[in-house]
Amino acid sequence: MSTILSARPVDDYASSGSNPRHLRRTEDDAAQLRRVRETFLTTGSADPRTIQAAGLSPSVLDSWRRCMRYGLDSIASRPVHTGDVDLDTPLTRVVDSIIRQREAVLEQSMCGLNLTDSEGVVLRQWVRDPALGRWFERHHVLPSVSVDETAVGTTSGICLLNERPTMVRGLEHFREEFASVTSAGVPIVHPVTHRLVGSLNLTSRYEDTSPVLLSWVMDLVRDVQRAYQETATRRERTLLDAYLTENRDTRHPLVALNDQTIITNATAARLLTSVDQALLWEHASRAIQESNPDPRQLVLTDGTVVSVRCREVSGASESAGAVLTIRPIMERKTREGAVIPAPKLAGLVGDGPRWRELCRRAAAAVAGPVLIIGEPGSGKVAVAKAIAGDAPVTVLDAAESTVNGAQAWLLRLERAVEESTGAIVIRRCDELQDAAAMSVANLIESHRNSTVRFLATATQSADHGQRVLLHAEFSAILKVPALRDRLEDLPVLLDALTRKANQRLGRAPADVRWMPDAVQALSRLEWHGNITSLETVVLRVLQGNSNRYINAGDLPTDVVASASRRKLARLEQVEANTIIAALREANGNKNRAAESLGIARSTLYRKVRALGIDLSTSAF
Ligand SMILES: Nc1ncnc2c1ncn2[C@@H]1O[C@H](COP(=O)(O)OP(=O)(O)OP(=O)(O)O)[C@@H](O)[C@H]1O
Repeated sequence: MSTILSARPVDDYASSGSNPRHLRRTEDDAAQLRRVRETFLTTGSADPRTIQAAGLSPSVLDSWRRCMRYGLDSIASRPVHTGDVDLDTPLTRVVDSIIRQREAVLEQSMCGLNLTDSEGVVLRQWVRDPALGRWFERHHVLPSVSVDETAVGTTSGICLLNERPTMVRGLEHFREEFASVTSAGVPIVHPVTHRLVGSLNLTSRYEDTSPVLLSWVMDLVRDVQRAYQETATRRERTLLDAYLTENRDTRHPLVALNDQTIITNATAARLLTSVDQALLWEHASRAIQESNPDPRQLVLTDGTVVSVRCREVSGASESAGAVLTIRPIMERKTREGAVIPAPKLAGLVGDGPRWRELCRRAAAAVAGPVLIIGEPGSGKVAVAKAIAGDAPVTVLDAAESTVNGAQAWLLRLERAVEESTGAIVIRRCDELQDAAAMSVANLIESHRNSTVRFLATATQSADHGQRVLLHAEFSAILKVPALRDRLEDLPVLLDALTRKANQRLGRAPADVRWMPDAVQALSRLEWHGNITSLETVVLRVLQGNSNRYINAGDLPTDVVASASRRKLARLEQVEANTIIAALREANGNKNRAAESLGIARSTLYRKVRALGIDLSTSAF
């Protein structure tokens, strides 16, 4: 078998009728390719005739173009380590078992084999030739390191983008330092889900270039897919059996799932969205890891609170997934079974579990001073005013004490207290210096039995824990949830803020509707400024148009651009920008964008999903 992977002189193939351009190049051809390459790298294009004469394939040329767009350096190399990578996955296990049967071939060849995941991160490497091993090390082709096109430029790894077996020879690699090798890559597609799960790439010395390299990897991938199918089928059957055993009472939601498959009964299907499925799998993986069978409370995307019990399903040699029994947590009921209506905070909207919990706790804080904490703009003063009810409210901002002097500010506070017949709200009381804080604490204490009620707010930043606040004894401390933790309230908040903004703009309270794609895009933001920021966005949108229906395309472009939940790494950002630019150029047409990038349409969708680009917006 080893002969299959050893070198054969290029002329052997030429004389047997095969096209020498697909193999190692002659000196003249190599010189021609070098000229085309240099022109391309300096000008960004080259004469199509010379490209054709140099035998450059369209997929390599497309990849060079993308590398130029990423701003990659064709000389220097820069490793992209990827932190935590799971090197023990169903894919690595299947490939391990297949390679074990072929070890002898690899041992006697001068080739090295790399398995990557679908994002181009190396998961496994098999290399017996010490010289090639050193070469891999020098060029950072190592497990846990990304060999994605954005990191190392054109290599056979582009098979993950064009989803076809691909051979890249010598100078066709974008990086000059890869000119001494040929790489042959084949994508691995999951036989059940048809999702791209990774790629196998064989690297040989350029002198050993042969078409057999590619066909050997194709054979290998075929075997991997076959074995994958057997394992996958076995896992899925075990999961299905476990589901059927548990699904006796169809009234209750039941889910059986693993990383690839989800089986639900009709009740669960009605309850869950695709985001919930991801949430449940995350929960199940953690519960399995911690061997914790106790039910846990989870909040679904529509705000429903559920209790989830997780049971692992074990297959013959590996975990097949988990069965989750879901019980929605009911509203509180009276003994007679009537639902006790949840208390509300007058004038404020919200219906999610976190908001309801705040309302319940606020309703219980009937007397005494109350401290309200939360992130900036989350609605602390609004909650304080709602707690004060109909009583007249005076708001004093403690942050002003640092501008105009604590003494003057304290005098204003004392005067306000004297004149008040209702509530005093001390905004941002954590801004007070120690001495002023002590005076305020004393003032609050001395009015404990008076008719004036003190409410104070303090800012809790997203990154820092709660600071030690006032010295006063508060009878209740309430926490206002951050907007990102109560996204289920986004639609009602948008409606309430739209009514308010229309009033501010002097417009009739028009029946403006926020369409689902706009709400979805907005729900992807981190909202560090919380409801205050949302209020600003609403105002900007309404000022910008008078449509009755607000779509994602009506949102400000800076809002759309940052509508990604996950912070992207620098290279991912470059990749995302390239894709967004291509989508813009193609007026949002995904086929044309994929074509201009030279990648498969399914790859565009995969990248868009992985990078969190929102295709639902018409902002392209
Ligand atoms: N649940 C809600 N329903 C409707 N509007 C709300 C709600 N919560 C807050 N708002 C509005 O959001 C805006 C910001 O609220 P507020 O000023 O109370 O935030 P804050 O947390 O006190 O801000 P800061 O941290 O700047 O002191 C206000 O216009 C308020 O009316």
